[in-house]
Amino acid sequence: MESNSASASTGLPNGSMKWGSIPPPTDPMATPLLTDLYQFTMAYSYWKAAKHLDQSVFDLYFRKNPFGGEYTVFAGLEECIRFIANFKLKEDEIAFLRSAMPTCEDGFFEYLREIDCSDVEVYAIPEGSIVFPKVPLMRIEGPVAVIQLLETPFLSLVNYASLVTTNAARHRLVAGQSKTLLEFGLRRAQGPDGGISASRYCYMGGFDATSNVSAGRLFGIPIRGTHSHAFVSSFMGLDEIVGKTLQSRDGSSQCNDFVSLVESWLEKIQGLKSSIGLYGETNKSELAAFTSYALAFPNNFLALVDTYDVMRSGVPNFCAVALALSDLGYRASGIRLDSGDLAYLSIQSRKFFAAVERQFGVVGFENMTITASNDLNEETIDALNKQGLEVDAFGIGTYLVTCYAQPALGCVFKLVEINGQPRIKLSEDVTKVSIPCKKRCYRLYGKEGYPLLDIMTGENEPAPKVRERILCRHPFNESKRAYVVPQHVEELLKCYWPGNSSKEREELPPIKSIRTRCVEQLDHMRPDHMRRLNPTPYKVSVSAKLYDFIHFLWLSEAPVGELQ
Ligand SMILES: Nc1ncnc2c1ncn2[C@@H]1O[C@H](COP(=O)(O)OP(=O)(O)OP(=O)(O)O)[C@@H](O)[C@H]1O
Ligand SMILES: O=P(O)(O)OC[C@H]1O[C@H](OP(=O)(O)OP(=O)(O)O)[C@H](O)[C@@H]1O
Ligand SMILES: O=C(O)c1cccnc1
Ligand SMILES: [Mg+2]
Repeated sequence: MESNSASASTGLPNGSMKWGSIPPPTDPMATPLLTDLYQFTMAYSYWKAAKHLDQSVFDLYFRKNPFGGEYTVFAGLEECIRFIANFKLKEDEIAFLRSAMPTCEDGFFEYLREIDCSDVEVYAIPEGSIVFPKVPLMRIEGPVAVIQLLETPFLSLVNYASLVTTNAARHRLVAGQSKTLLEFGLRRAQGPDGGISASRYCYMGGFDATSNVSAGRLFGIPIRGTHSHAFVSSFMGLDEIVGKTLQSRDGSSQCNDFVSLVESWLEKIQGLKSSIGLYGETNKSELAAFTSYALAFPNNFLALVDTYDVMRSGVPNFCAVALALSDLGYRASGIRLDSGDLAYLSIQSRKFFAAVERQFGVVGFENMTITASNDLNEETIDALNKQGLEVDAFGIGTYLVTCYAQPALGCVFKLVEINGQPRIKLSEDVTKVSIPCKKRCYRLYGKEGYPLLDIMTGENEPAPKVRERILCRHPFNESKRAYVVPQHVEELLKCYWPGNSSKEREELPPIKSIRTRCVEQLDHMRPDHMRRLNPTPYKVSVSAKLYDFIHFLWLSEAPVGELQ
């Protein structure tokens, strides 16, 4: 057994082992104390029994796909690696534990002072991959007392991350590739950390941008935004606007009274009544707000048009300002709709833009970007799409980031082997029986290029081979089995943390590459696994040898009942 005193053996500070420095977790609250008390009580008990260095293998996996779907996206790996790379209890943390566990012997706290994760090895499926129930997302090996201390932090770093990434991916699939998806959830997320994680992982799951400035800075995610109703209603009239001058886009001329230019365009638009519907006066305070915003952001003018009345006021006011900008060489960005029938209003708005383009010859005016928001979720987006809406971008908050349709992913962390001995957790509920042994996991691809199934084998079994028939068995249901002749075999678990072993370590890729992996994998799944209604389950199997072993161990561990 290797020594358990970590950086003592490397002589380097934590996180700076031989493969270079790995930054600490994004959330400074993710420290070794961010765990459940029982991890420390178990660690003490292992230590008392001189069992703490027993070599253990744990699997981190989930049992059921979320949101009624048949797939999940794995996220949170980088944060787990950052966590273990920097795992070291500080003196004040040890002092707290000493006060919280007053009956524990001093030697235990000396032991805690020494530990880090240099004797730990972590194998994982790459972040952003599509994953399935029962297959380990991560396999964690090392001294049992240390590994148990990782259980709760790892689950906390993976569960929500994977859930919200999956939710984002589902929203992307229902919206379609052509729509821009904006995450607007910070104000509704479960606190600051929930909001930051949501922005990061929604981007990973296929969103295009976030309104969250801090997430933009931390992760390099594009940030985007419009403006709120408060901005519109804060204006009382056009006479509030003091600075009225606006340079043309190319700097060759200057308009000294942009407000009058806007008003003259509004009059012209009102002359169009007959072709694009009847309306009286538009709301002048709204016009003032739009004009003011355009003066501030002539290159990026976007207006929230539903504060008073979308078709009678918001859209014509927007068009007047956009046309005035166009006179000076600027191209307005578009509108946001945040209430009412989003399909109907988007279609009407598009018609209005088309009429303006036709009437005034402003090329491209019809294609103005229309963003919709307001309590959107998979169902509403699906319904809207079926109605043939004219929306280019969706801004989505509450339902996305709170994972309203399913608030938790049940990832678990189970012991599968100790000191080379396979272990099993039995349950009345067969879906909760763990799959023992240190395993290897493979994805087998078929003739059409789609993944056919995932298969788990014992660690020392030969890997499935391309064009060689292999029997794949349901882990618990004897009658469910199939031969597969794979055209391509992908080993899923890769080494992301070799500890002090000499194994190669996988690089942690940048967020953009993780996002690309996710989007591409979603795109390459068989469509019937991905559909929203009654999707076909993706098969997760075990080798014939592992099947036999699971059932042998099950029988040897389950007590035989006696009836009288
Ligand atoms: N054409 C449509 N088809 C299906 N759902 C829609 C359609 N248009 C809007 N929705 C959804 O219907 C719901 C309307 O919600 P609600 O009645 O609270 O909003 P509202 O009255 O339009 O706006 P607010 O109360 O914010 O002024 C939202 O979830 C929205 O996304
Ligand atoms: O609707 P969501 O998916 O959560 O998206 C975020 C919402 O946040 C803003 O609303 P705001 O906070 O102004 O509240 P309101 O729309 O409920 O009035 C925005 O106008 C969106 O409607
Ligand atoms: O920029 C926006 O339009 C925005 C941002 C957060 C929430 N709702 C809207
Ligand atoms: Mg709203």
